[in-house]
Amino acid sequence: MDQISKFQRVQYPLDSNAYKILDEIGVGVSATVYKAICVPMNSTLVAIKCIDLDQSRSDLDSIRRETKTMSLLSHPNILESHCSFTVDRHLWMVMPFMSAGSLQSIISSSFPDGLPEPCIAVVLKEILNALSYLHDQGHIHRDVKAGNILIDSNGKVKLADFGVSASIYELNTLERSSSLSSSSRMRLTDLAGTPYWMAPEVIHSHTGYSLKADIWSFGITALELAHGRPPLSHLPPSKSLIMKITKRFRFSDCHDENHKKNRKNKKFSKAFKAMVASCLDQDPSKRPSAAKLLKNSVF
Ligand SMILES: Nc1ncnc2c1ncn2[C@@H]1O[C@H](COP(=O)(O)OP(=O)(O)OP(=O)(O)O)[C@@H](O)[C@H]1O
Repeated sequence: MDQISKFQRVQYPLDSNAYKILDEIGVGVSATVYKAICVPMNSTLVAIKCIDLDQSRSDLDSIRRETKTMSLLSHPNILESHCSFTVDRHLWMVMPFMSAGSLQSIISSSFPDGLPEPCIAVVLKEILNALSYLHDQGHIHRDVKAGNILIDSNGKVKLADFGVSASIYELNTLERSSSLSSSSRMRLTDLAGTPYWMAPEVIHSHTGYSLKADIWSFGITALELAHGRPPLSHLPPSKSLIMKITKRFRFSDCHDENHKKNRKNKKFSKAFKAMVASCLDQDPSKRPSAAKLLKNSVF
């Protein structure tokens, strides 16, 4: 496995007979993910995302986006796709197997009240490296959350799930905005992501949004890791969206509420709280970039 991963683009076989399915890992909206081995490659462990093309007929764009984005990007903190091919009416996407699963599953099984600050900082730094690279390439992930952060057997942290990601250079879903800087001249207007992690300007999508929407979701993910669940998750998703756009969601309320509950075992530094608060500024232009966050003393 290590031997193979040293070589950047090893050609994995585009033939389903080369893979032996071992277990089902999980089921998403229109895909099932399996643990498998690639027999001709020393039985290397892989994960295969099996997408039913009939069931997701209306969403072929997102499948195309996910496979294209994953094959073009190359960064140690971004889950790559080894290859993809069709098998009957299914698309098989072959990826590295991330044996420890998602951070969300680790938290819900072993740390329901959240992780300690030093652990959170280690993981979030890796995610910031991924976001900084993605944003430099003009990509917005649009679904940053603990459920999309995967960990492998060596503790490597990777950002996954590019099904709703977008490029700020693709014009079809974007509007031009001359007042923005050159790196974010395009603004997205479609609603994408998961409600509790969604930035207010994404919900108000007619006004447009850009890379800083990921920074909001990154801030919510920090709170999710700190407290075991994202803020407002006790409310139905639609109500959480309303709270955000009516500005009734404030960082201080959320942190204080959780802090009181866990006063004994939860201590977060001032620097950590200030870092999260800066990501959750209602004004996207005031949120720091991923590159700037990497210089924060928390990391
Ligand atoms: N490369 C991988 N290695 C190990 N587990 C993975 C891998 N990719 C996905 N998984 C796991 O498989 C399960 C299904 O993932 P998938 O991305 O298809 O769906 P989802 O994120 O649950 O839902 P959605 O369809 O909304 O994206 C999740 O539990 C995810 O953590």
